Amino acid sequence: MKTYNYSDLSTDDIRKLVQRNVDPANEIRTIVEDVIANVNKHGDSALLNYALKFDKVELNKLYLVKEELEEIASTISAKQKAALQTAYDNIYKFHKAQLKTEDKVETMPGVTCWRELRAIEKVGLYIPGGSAVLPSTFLMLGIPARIAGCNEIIVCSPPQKNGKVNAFIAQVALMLGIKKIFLAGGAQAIAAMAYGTESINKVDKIFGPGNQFVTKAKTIIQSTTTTAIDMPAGPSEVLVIADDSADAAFVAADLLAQAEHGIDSQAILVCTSKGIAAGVLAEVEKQVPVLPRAEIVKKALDNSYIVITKNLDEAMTFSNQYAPEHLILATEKWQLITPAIINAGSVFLGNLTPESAGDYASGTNHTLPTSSYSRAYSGVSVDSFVKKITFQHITPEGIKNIGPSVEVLAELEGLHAHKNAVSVRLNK
Ligand SMILES: NC(=O)c1ccc[n+]([C@@H]2O[C@H](COP(=O)([O-])OP(=O)(O)OC[C@H]3O[C@@H](n4cnc5c(N)ncnc54)[C@H](O)[C@@H]3O)[C@@H](O)[C@H]2O)c1
Ligand SMILES: N[C@H](CO)Cc1c[nH]c[nH+]1
Ligand SMILES: [Zn+2]
Repeated sequence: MKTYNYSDLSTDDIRKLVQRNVDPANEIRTIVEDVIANVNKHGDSALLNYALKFDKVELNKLYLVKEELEEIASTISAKQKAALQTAYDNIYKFHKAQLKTEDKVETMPGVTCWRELRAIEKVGLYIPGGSAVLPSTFLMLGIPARIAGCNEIIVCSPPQKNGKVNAFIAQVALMLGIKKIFLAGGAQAIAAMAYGTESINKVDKIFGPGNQFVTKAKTIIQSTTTTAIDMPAGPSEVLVIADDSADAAFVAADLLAQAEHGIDSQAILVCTSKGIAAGVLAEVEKQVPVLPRAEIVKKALDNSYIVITKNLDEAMTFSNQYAPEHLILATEKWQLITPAIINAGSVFLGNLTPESAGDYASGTNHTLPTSSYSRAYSGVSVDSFVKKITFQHITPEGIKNIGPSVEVLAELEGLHAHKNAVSVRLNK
């Protein structure tokens, strides 16, 4: 991991350092546009061809139904089931609390405005399954979709080598009451949910993280179809701010946890002395070789770096410039710097709060904005699955109070039909 001194960095250096997942020659875009066009034109047969091409699986059908999911899930142990249940319960509790009814507001006597929630009717969930199969992501998307009350939930996940999904994905489907899983991954799954195919219904909004192909497909279909997306949630990343009170072994473990996701993941250490950096690097050297996914981790670390800052305030300035998906404050002084956080997807406070807890079971959602999108996007929540529709009601007293102002405003915009819609009521 390369090391930089924050005070030596120019504005342009910082701009380049915080930039990620650039696709300068538009290679990913070109591949993804081709996939999207093919799925739009050839539907299910394109999905079967891409399963063979990208997932190396010859499928004889595109989905698994409840009975098949039950059989696949039957192999998992009681201990594994119990851990999935703990995650389910905590995620459910945290997300259920997000459903709140808002008060009605009387803006002037007789004029009342309010908002009501309505679930998005048809949603598509993408559950990644390339480098690692992520049943935890299925919980993170399925639970808020169920709490919101979405009518139709389409689920796509890449087929495994045996042409099925893994047992934990099947178990989560049963826990969520989902009766069908489509065996489609990558950009082709996103295109299928955006356009619809013979067997997959078009959805109103697509949710879920994925690799660069998935993320690019989501951003393209968002601007070319009427299907919305949750956010760009691409390759995982973490930024750890550490001072002398941090434990080097914990910090190294947290960096490696996100590096493990894929070769394009990024793990950034921002620390207040060279000594802390040296301690963490020594721990990284010690911990990497014993990891089963050491080769992936090493490649991700090549893509990662360390920034040394004067103090925690400067560290937070860099973190806000980077806008991480996950921010870990590995310092006993976390309470002092928390108010200065401006950009982050999810934050882990103090030395005993591992990011992995949020990935699996603390209750917060792990589907989060990457690539600096935490400047403008929040992670997935129940809000992501609902619309907030505004309502207003005006009484006879209310139309007298608000009418004259609306008439003047309509007139100053030169919109006389607007003015008249009020005048006819006032003059009745
Ligand atoms: N931001 C978040 O909230 C969040 C959460 C969980 C996971 N993630 C990230 O999700 C990603 C999951 O990626 P993954 O690859 O493991 O699984 P994935 O399911 O996103 O992608 C696998 C699919 O990619 C397609 N693909 C692979 N190579 C291709 C190629 N050369 N051309 C076209 N398509 C190709 C295949 O169709 C395959 O089915 C990781 O980067 C992980 O860090 C992010
Ligand atoms: N860290 C990922 C989000 O970037 C989520 C995840 C799933 N499983 C393990 N981790
Ligand atoms: Zn993770």
